[in-house]
Amino acid sequence: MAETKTLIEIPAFITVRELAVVMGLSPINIIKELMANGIMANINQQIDFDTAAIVAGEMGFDVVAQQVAAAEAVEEEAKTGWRKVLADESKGDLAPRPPIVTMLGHVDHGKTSLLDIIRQANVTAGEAGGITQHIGAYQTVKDGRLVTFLDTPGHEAFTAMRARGAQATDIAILVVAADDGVMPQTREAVDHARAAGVPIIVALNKIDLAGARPDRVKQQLSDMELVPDDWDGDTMVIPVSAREKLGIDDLLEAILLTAEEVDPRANPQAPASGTVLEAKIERGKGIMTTILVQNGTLHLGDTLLVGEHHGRIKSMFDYTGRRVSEAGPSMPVAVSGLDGIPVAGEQFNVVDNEKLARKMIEDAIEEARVTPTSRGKSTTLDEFFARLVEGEAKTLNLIVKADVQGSLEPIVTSLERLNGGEVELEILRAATGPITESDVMLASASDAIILGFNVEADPIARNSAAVEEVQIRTYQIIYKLIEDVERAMRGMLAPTFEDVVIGRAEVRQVFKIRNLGVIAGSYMRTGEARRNAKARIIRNSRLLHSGPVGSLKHLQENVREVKAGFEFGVSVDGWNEFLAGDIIEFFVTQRVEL
Ligand SMILES: Nc1nc2c(ncn2[C@@H]2O[C@H](COP(=O)(O)OP(=O)(O)OP(=O)(O)O)[C@@H](O)[C@H]2O)c(=O)[nH]1
Repeated sequence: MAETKTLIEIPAFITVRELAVVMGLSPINIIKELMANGIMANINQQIDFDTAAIVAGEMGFDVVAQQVAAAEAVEEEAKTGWRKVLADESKGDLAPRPPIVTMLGHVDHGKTSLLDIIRQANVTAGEAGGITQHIGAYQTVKDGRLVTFLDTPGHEAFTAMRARGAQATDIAILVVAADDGVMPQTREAVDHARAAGVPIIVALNKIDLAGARPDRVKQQLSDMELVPDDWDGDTMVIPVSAREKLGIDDLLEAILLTAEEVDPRANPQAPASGTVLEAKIERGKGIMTTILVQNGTLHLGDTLLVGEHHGRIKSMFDYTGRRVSEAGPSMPVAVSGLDGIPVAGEQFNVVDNEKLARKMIEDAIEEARVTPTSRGKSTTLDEFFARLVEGEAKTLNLIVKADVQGSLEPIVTSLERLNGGEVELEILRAATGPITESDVMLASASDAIILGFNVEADPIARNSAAVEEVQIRTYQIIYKLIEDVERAMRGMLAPTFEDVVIGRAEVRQVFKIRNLGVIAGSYMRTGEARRNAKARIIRNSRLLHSGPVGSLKHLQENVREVKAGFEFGVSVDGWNEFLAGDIIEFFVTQRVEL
């Protein structure tokens, strides 16, 4: 492949999809290139800088590392889950944006009532006659600052979106009814918010009720390590009543305070990208899709690409139903123009034109055909192991379900004892009862493995586990469970590598070339030579040198591989003493399966 010199900047980690965007190429080409280098990666998988640089280098790009400042910004944003969207942005372009808030909590504790009260209280009368549309999200103003609320409450929606790759929440409001206290779904909601790395504010609702017992709830919260700030902890617990409209301002203030810490940012100048919140067919309007812009600014007439759907935006409305012509970061809008109904949680991007959109869809379909597992990004113990070896994973996320508390506790204690090494074990949820769909969605969204002890998955969970490609392992013996995890972790810590010879060549002629050093004009006898391989120089059965391949050329052009039967030129780092008749053995280092 001829070298052209397009310079690109790559951050420390980048997904295949993002790399494709940076390089202006189809992801499928990058996946193929990765495969040629022995790396199996799907479109959503992250690869590190070195891997990306090798692949991009071989595809004719000059690569530089993104500046540290930008990397830090990305690192910082990663905490709030925005890395995916912001990987390509440099810090200077990032401007503050409104925080995006989701309500979580147990059924009937008042999520919808609170969302309604906040929505009504802050719609400017006069704007579209104060009529609000339910488009899946709305915005409200507090002290001159905008806050975006996602209108589909509940951790099921929250995590289903995460499982689709969307991280559309900066702050979670955990709604707990002051009379009922912490209930099973309250705990689940906390697990989900924590797994997403989203800060939690507690709305202690229904304080108007005679049966309200705020102190008891605070105790329960403390037991879950959500210690209220008035008890010297870090969790803001705001007493509210949706019915009596009490404490709503305090809640909004708490959101603004938390937003200051989170400091959500985006680049308003970029082409828009974000998440689909909902989509439906509306009479007279056709397919209306509510999207949340997470980065960039969306304009009327932009071409949207969402999964396998695309289209130019014909009309755009804000949550009050008013027509708008553009939408910046954190703004939810309903748009028409897509040629199909996308799924909530899917990511959208703006692309240059419809032709390109169609091409990208075709490529994505082809990619799905080539690597059928690409949709699922979940983990099996074996895959986790492989990712860890690649340096991509350092934490093994687990969800543990057991039949009774008496077995759950020793399992959790033993698992926690495994911690302390390089690999961290994170138990996202430990609970009794069968494995449910909620467990599967949490696992899917968090790349976790589900371990069941004396419990099975219910049929719905089993079905979604198959769809989401989540691994469920069930056990009847505790030590077997612990042993499996331990073995995986130990393997992770001490991977064994082996050199595998991929080809042999014979040196025929030696050239000294200015600027390039010494090139061995060679003939590939068996196997193949690869640009990213290492080489051993052997003379009379004696090993003289071993080092990485410096350059690989066929007919003056840089190539990434040479097959048996061809002549080619090669340089080897650190070696200038080739002689005709030397044998060059090409090898790669591979992990040995245990
Ligand atoms: N007394 C009192 N009742 C409330 C308050 N907030 C909500 N409720 C009542 O609690 C019930 C449940 O409220 P919702 O807002 O539907 O609760 P939710 O959490 O959204 O429930 P799901 O959508 O079913 O998960 C309703 O009957 C509300 O009227 C409150 O502050 N005080």
